[in-house]
Amino acid sequence: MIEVTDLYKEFNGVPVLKGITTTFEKGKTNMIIGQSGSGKTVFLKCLLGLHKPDKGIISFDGRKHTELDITTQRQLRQEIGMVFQGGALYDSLTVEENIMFPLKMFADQPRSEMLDRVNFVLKRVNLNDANKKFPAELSGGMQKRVAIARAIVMKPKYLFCDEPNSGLDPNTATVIDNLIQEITDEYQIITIINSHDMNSVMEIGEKIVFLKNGVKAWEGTNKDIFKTENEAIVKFVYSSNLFKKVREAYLNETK
Ligand SMILES: Nc1ncnc2c1ncn2[C@@H]1O[C@H](COP(=O)(O)OP(=O)(O)OP(=O)(O)O)[C@@H](O)[C@H]1O
Repeated sequence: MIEVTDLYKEFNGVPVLKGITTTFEKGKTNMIIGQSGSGKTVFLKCLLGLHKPDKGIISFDGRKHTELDITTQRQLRQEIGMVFQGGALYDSLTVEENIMFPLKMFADQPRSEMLDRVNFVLKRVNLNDANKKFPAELSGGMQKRVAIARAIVMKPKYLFCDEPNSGLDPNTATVIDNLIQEITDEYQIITIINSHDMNSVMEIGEKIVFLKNGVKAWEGTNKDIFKTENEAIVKFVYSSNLFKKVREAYLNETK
């Protein structure tokens, strides 16, 4: 479990995260949502260790990352897989080389074993025969699959995804969402997704943390969203007419 307790972060005296407390469980797709500027990226960067919190505790399965020595911090870093917005693949490397990159950096294995692992994860994301292709030769959805394969190649305990389906059409976005959820469940990873996409939230948000002005304004599951009376989340989610209608239909059905 990742436990976040009373997390504060400010920049030049301006508070951005104002005392966030929450938990993220194993085997669950957790989503951080909120308006632009609400602090989602800063929160994710604090979890990743890219920002140092001014106050508060972040604990990875009992390991408080403020108290870890350099070696343990490095070990923890290797347990985190990351899917960046836009994929962030190396254009000049083939799919196979992109995925093998973290193994070459961190794993002390013969090349044949690394290749076996690369082929395994490529198969897992349903990308066969793409080994020798370059990112530019792939569709956006295929590039996201490669990014997911690279993120899981080191068998991470934690998977962080920043807007994993930005730029994808709705169908492909749903396929990518479902793939992330399946992998999370199958390998019992703690997945945390930073997202703007309400379709994704409704599809795979097993736990949702809603940030507003750096404060946790609401948390719950995608099913709770239909029932909640919390004004902040209702206003955020149901600014879309489509979701307003879905909610009305759900509430009528369950009356
Ligand atoms: N390195 C930084 N230095 C100063 N201010 C920062 C820094 N990083 C973020 N901020 C500020 O923190 C606030 C929250 O930013 P953040 O990027 O976390 O928002 P967000 O919710 O991820 O927004 P978006 O959905 O647009 O990506 C913003 O006001 C931003 O200007």
